[in-house]
Amino acid sequence: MFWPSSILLFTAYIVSGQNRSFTIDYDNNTFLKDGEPFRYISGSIHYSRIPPIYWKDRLMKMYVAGLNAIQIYIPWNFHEPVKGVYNFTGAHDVEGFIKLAQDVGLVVILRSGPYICGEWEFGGLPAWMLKEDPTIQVRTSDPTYLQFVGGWYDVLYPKIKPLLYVNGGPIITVQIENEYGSYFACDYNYLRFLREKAVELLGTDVILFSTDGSGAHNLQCGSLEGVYTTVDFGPTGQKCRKAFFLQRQWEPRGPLVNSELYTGWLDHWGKNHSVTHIDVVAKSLDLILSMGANVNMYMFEGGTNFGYWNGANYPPYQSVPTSYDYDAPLTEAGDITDKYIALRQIISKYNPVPKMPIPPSTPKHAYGKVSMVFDGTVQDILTRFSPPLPVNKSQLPLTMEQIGSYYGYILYRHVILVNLTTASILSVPGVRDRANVMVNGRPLGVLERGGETDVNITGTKGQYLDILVENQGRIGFGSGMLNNSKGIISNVLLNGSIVEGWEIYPLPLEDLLRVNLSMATGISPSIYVGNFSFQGTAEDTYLDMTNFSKGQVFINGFNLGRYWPSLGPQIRLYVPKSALLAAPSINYVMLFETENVLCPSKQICAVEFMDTPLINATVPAGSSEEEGQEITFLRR
Ligand SMILES: CCCC/N=C1\SC[C@@H]2[C@H](O)[C@H](O)[C@@H](O)CN12
Repeated sequence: MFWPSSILLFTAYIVSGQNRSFTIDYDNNTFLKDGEPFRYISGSIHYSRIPPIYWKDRLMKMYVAGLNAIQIYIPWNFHEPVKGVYNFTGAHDVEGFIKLAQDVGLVVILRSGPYICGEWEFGGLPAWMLKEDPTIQVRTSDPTYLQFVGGWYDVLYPKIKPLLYVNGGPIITVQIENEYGSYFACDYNYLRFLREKAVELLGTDVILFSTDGSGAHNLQCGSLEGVYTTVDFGPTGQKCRKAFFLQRQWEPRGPLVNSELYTGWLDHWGKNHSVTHIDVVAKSLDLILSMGANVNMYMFEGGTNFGYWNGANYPPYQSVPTSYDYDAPLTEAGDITDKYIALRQIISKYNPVPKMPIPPSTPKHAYGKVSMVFDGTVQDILTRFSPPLPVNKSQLPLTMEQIGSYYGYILYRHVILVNLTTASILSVPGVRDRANVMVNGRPLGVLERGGETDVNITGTKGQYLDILVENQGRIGFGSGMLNNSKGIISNVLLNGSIVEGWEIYPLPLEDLLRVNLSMATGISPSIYVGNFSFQGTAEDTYLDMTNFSKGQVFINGFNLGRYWPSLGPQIRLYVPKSALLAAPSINYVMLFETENVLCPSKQICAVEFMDTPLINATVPAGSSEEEGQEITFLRR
């Protein structure tokens, strides 16, 4: 029986005057919940990666697995994608998600950043900071950065405070930063700012903690007085004793905590899908629980990087796919796995698991093939946006941030000044991250950061040189976070001379009106459209992109994510039923294909909705080669 959060919160509020507390008992090395020993068995789930219609489904499955806690991130950029414009509704309703967790019977471990890593775009940091100050030193006591962080917490923490356990909510602990000891800056003044902001706005009745990899240097730079030190480590068997021994160097007394026991691992485009054997995870969980330690399994439910929200790692630059399945106990679609069953069995040795039946996996439906009709090239669509695209004119290329377009794609146009009768070398060393080069819509080559950044071009005076650039995801880990601008970040050269005179177009594809240029010609990066309808209620499905190469897919205006089946390992995209419309509505599919259509007819090519996932295709041999030295020029 799940009590609505309003009743629970009210009840808890009434009770709150009677010792509702969550504290640390240093004498007995345990947490105390309302004065009673409490050991959490937690799982990570990211609300920003789960369709809201499935939040309760996933939380219930985690509860039935025997978890008594969940661990969540709050991605700052998910809530403030544009400076001063906040979103806490729908998929962004973090308060609603936290209350739902309480309804289900779970307490919440909150990791409120400002940096969260998590293979999320820019580790959760908003890209608009790079517009405000391109030299900003993120994750340090840089005054500009701290001003932005302080402003964010002035908005966020007043929403969080009523949800603290002491105030009747489920939030038992709050994390400061994220694996800060792995960052080069080691700036204690920054950590002190975050601690004091949390105390100022949340009060002193909540446990603040830090998480760091289990290395002495990590803990040295990631730990702070007044913030409880925890460690994270993978399913490393007996090595967990070493990790906890290290934690004891910083916390001689108090609960042992592994804040991230990896149940699987992240993927990168061009690398084979990561898997972690069930037995390896189960044995490690068993050992940790046998030691009386607290544990959070990262991830318990991975989910999806919808839209452009995936992050990247560096060096070399490697972006993360749309699927964040993580080989977790619950699949990207929330399905029960053998790993789920095995871990539930381990947990049951230490905590009674709920006697209720395990909720079933959701039904999947194969809606079949949908013909996608060529509907216009990227050149055709420039006039088809609502509101109309702003044209940014500049002598030298501007970055995405400089024109206030932070995610997805951007088009740089230069009118060729002289006839290029012989092949001329176009160099774009500052491409961030991948570019399609065209002259008058004719594709001439693809450029990649850390890879090929030169291309031979020909053309005549007056023709358009177009460079379509994709932001494949801002780096979310390590020093690569410091120069995370996107678009073209340095000068473009033609036969060694700087190219001047650019028109720069953002491409907010979700604002694209129906193009209806099906009689258009051309094969450059293009729009393909298709539609289908179905009887009955919508069900989850998987969109197979085999016949296309690389791009972005939108269903009924919902930005489903990136596809790149020509590279892999992900071939099919998870489509939650909430993206679909049952008859009599018609479902519209739109693709922005930047490479090649693999169908015999370039005009008509099908995608297929199937009932099984495919995220572990073998990547093309050699496609995961290390990239060359990355060149980052400063602008002229
Ligand atoms: C050796 C690289 C350590 C970087 N830390 C990682 S990679 C996967 C996970 C998630 O990003 C998680 O958000 C990090 O806290 C820890 N971690």
